[in-house]
Amino acid sequence: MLKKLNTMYFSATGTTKKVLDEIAEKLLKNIDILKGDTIDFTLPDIRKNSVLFSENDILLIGIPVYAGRVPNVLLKYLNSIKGKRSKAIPIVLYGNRNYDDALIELNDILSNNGFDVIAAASFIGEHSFSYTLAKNRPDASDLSIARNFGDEIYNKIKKNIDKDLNIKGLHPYRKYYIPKDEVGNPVDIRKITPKTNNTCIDCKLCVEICPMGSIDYEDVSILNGICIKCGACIKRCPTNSKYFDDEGYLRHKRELEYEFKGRKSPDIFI
Ligand SMILES: Cc1cc2nc3c(=O)[nH]c(=O)nc-3n(C[C@H](O)[C@H](O)[C@H](O)COP(=O)(O)O)c2cc1C
Repeated sequence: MLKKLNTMYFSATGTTKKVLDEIAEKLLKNIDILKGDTIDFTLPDIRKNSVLFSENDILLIGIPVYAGRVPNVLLKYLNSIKGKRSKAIPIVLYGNRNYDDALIELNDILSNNGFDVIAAASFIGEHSFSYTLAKNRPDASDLSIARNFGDEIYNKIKKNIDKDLNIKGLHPYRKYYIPKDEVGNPVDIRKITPKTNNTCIDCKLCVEICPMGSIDYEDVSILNGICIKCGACIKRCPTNSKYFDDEGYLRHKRELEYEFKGRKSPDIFI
């Protein structure tokens, strides 16, 4: 059947990439699946290029769940990825709260842009805000589920099975999830930005990895654009120099850690 497997992901703290790599590796063990392009669209420059796939392409695409939805900063780019009756497998990674309508939304974007969605899944990754919520996930058990999923996708393609997926999620989509304070009032964390402490060695890694390209090169404590709270500059800083000190944000983080302790499992739609 000779198909080309292309992988695309946005992954600020690496959990989405980890799951996609595992699924892709398993699919590529089959001799009739050839390796296509790998496009990591975490950095802003990559998102300036449009992408087009053909009938023999399979697109495995992954994004993190932000506020129960597809990250709104990615909507324009995701809608610029076009297929021509190409097969697609959307994957969302979430931090053990919920993926709400993110997977169905990603499914819809792909379906509206020329893709035939043949399978979909949600996986769990350590929460961007926390070191304890879904700590170290995806773990061995998640990755084993990812490999099995790779086998199931292959069988479905090979046998040309056409079946409704019934992906979890609502139409119309629910509103973006908003954190609440202790008395139930909404907390707007959009404007808060990371601080830099004096352990910073000015290595510029944060400048290079910020998905919004927002950190100032000359003075890395200055932000020139928006912060999406993705956790890249905080979790990947070699000297732990970046942090949030906003009380509303920290309270929300503690609340998530407390309320969503119970382990969630990946959902597979095939
Ligand atoms: C702004 C923002 C909003 C998030 N919203 C949710 C959410 O609604 N539900 C959830 O379970 N996790 C949520 N997360 C956590 C991420 O979905 C999760 O940590 C994901 O694994 C990160 O993927 P990455 O490591 O590929 O960047 C959010 C993270 C950020 C930065």
